[in-house]
Amino acid sequence: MTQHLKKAELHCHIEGAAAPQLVLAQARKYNEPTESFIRDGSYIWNDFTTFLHAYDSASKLFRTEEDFALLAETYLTELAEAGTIFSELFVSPDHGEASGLGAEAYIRGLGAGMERARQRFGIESRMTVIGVRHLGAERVIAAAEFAARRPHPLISGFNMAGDERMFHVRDFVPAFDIARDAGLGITIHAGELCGAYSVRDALDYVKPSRIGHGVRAVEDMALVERIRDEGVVLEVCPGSNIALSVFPSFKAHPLRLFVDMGLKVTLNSDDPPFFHSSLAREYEIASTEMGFSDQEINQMTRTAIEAAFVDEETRNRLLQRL
Ligand SMILES: Nc1ncnc2[nH]cnc12
Ligand SMILES: [Zn+2]
Repeated sequence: MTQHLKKAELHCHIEGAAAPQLVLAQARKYNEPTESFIRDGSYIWNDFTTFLHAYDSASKLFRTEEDFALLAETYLTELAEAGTIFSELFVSPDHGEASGLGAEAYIRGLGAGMERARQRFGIESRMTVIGVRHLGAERVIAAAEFAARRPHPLISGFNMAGDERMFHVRDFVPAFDIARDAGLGITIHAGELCGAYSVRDALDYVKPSRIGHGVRAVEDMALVERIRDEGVVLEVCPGSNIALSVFPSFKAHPLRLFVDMGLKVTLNSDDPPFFHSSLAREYEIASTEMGFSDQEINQMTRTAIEAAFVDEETRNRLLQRL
């Protein structure tokens, strides 16, 4: 059992953390249909493209600052109740715009929910701004410029998510340069839908301190050794990888190999209710399905705090709590 272990999460999309029950309540509030993407209390999708459609549809049912405050507070409450002391939330200004309230109000609402959860449970959280890859370079640059303006004190990182198969990472170098020059932490989704080359390109062009997933680096052992040697931290999401058929089973997942080779890895839920998961379940999977000891899992939590996009005073305070 891992319920007693302290936890930390670096890779969770806040729109992807919206439970179907909460989305159904929002749909009743706005008198909107949900049959196209929710059935019997579960999201309907069968591949990455239809997953993104369900994700975008759920997100559009959060339309005010209070809606997003409720979303953030609800998710962070679940995390706190599972023993989580730190959470980085991936937030998407483009989804704030698509919901009609605008990026600034979207961020303000999320920040209010994060502060309420901190007051109630002591859970520390930060926001990493997402550029959506399949919207193209201009939109990702706009997201980076938005993040670089630091519209909220809890924004501390920049990331690119969305459809990894679209465009080439070199197209997004200007966006990452803007974010890096603004002092934001840099991570990027790579090696999830696309193979080892995608991870290698991310390292070469973006020089991130962390990579979202990165798990298909296992197709090229020299690349796995490079990740280890360069100390790049992998935000591993086992439940997501199995749900999206990146690997056929937990037994086939490379997390155990990565740990045995000395890579820095962390445990994450990505879009928990979409993948019938949660951070608590990811910790449980690591223990029961992948055979990690409590000590190995605690090291992954420590790695997450050490790689978190936070100031050193906050980092030290969090390490004390482990
Ligand atoms: N697993 C995932 N991969 C890429 N982009 C995403 N956006 C939300 N979840 C994602
Ligand atoms: Zn993700």
